[in-house]
Amino acid sequence: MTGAVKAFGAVRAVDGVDLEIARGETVALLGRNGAGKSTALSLLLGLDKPDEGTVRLFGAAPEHAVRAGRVGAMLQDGRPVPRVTVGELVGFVARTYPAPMPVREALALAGVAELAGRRVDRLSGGQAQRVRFAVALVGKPALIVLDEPTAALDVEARYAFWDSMRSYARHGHTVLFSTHYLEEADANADRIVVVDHGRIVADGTGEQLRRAAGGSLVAFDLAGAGTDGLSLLPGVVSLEVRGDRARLRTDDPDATVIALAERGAIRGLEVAPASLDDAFLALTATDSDSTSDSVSGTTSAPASGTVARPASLETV
Ligand SMILES: Nc1ncnc2c1ncn2[C@@H]1O[C@H](COP(=O)(O)OP(=O)(O)OP(=O)(O)O)[C@@H](O)[C@H]1O
Repeated sequence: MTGAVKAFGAVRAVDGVDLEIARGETVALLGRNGAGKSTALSLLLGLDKPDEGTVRLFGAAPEHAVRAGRVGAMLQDGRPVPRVTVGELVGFVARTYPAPMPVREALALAGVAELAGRRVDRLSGGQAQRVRFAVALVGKPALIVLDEPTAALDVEARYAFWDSMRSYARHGHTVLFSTHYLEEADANADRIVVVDHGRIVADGTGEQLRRAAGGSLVAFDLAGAGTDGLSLLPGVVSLEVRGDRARLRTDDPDATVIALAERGAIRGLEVAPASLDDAFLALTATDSDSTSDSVSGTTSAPASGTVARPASLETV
């Protein structure tokens, strides 16, 4: 995607996205509700046209790749076709692709082999979701696009789903999935693209995102001392105060701790790597979040790296 923009009235659902995905990559599109993930996927699949910019799949217009059977997709909505069985539906889709896998294999991979004879309009939410996965897989497409694939799945089905997805990716296929779940993105993608307000705010591995958002957390008891100057200590990206405990996010924990020691402020000291949650919240901190920061006594300073906005730990 190059400079892709898609607006709905005043909402710029996709707001100038440049994104290139190489063959064989497994990429997570991570963002909160309404971040623009589904709209970006619709543009990519040619279901919607960008207002500005260009979208190309395998070097041509998306429709081209879709028609050639190079793409399989599992979207969030889509009403079940009435009266057909799971086996019939997946078999029908298989016949629209040039070199599909056997229907049995797709049903087994998606964990719905035992539902082959069941009508698709008589499935539970999680079962329907898994059938959609079988539909996406059966054509053995080079690219598979999954919009929040585990949304309706229970824990066991979720594990089974990611196992199947990873084995599909291992065969050299490209996988692009959207999710709200940081852990899923971290555990199953080579690369995480964080989307917020229609824009890409970070792009890298889980580890890179953690580092970009401020590598470590340093917490200590204030023991009645003030917080003046804490956010100016070396390495400090943001300061959060809860009760008598201060939490500093820092990209140089050694320097921060030495400076704290010089202030005599190391009671109950705790140093830990920032979690992916911290990184995500910092990367997607909104203006309204910053307002709540000042209400709750937190100050923040701009972070380095790929962080585009003042980062904050305080968004929950
Ligand atoms: N057809 C539409 N008409 C009007 N507004 C839309 C339409 N589709 C999406 N939007 C708006 O565009 C923004 C992005 O929506 P989108 O569905 O792409 O987000 P998302 O990241 O997929 O969200 P979620 O995680 O909740 O599925 C939202 O503000 C949404 O309300």
